[in-house]
Amino acid sequence: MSAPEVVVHAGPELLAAAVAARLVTRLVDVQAAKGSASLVLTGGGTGIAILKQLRDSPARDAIDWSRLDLYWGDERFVPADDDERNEKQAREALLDHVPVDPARVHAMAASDGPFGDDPDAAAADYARVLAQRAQPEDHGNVPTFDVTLLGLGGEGHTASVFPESPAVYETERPVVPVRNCPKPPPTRVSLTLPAIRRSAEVWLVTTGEAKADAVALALAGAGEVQIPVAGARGRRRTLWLLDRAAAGKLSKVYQPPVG
Ligand SMILES: O=C1O[C@H](COP(=O)(O)O)[C@@H](O)[C@H](O)[C@H]1O
Repeated sequence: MSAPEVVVHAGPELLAAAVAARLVTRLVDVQAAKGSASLVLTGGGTGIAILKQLRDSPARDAIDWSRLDLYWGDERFVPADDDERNEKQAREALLDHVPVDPARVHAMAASDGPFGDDPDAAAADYARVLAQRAQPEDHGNVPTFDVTLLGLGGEGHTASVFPESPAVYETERPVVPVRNCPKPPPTRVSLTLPAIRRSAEVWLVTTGEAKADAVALALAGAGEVQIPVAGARGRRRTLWLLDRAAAGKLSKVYQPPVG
């Protein structure tokens, strides 16, 4: 597993623009090397701001959108047209504006979808989708995601893996239903930390002072049961992409120059 690297940008707009630019470069490089690429999307304010920056960037056309598999790290288990849904927000921010292959957009089921209001069935279905997409070289039932974008909460959750919740203790299943979330909406579906750790690169993206304690604790070596984002690591790279406010409580060890 890779050691965390930290990059700090001056503010939230610059962070979103810089991550969008970084994504273009990484996805183009992966497509050049392998033919296609995979990207796991996050919900949340910073994650959606990055997608909007990507939509508005002329460089977005360098990505071959038809050769990109898209997944989600977590989903709010609400009806498909609910504004809280991460998929809906991502479609409005970016996916409706670029020529993605609909067969390669792997969204988690909604609460009015084929499995009805049953998050266990929705989670099991997404695990099946991942298993179908995994290749022999992935050595397991989850594809090696090229880039996984993740946000985090002020209490340390990432995807919908919350501190001290059943999801954080999961060691077998790649996808779990999540109930009674402290942050609304209360029911969700989420990748687990073992599934996230199948990623080649994990990029933790966040902004604002409210995230500073969680960022500092995770990078100081907190345990993943208390601070789940501490357990989000990529096999090749773990990149923390922060604005100055989110980086405000980092120790000297993690005080890179601000760009
Ligand atoms: O509920 C969620 O929250 C987190 C963080 O969101 P933010 O708005 O505080 O940045 C996000 O990572 C997750 O995907 C989402 O479902």
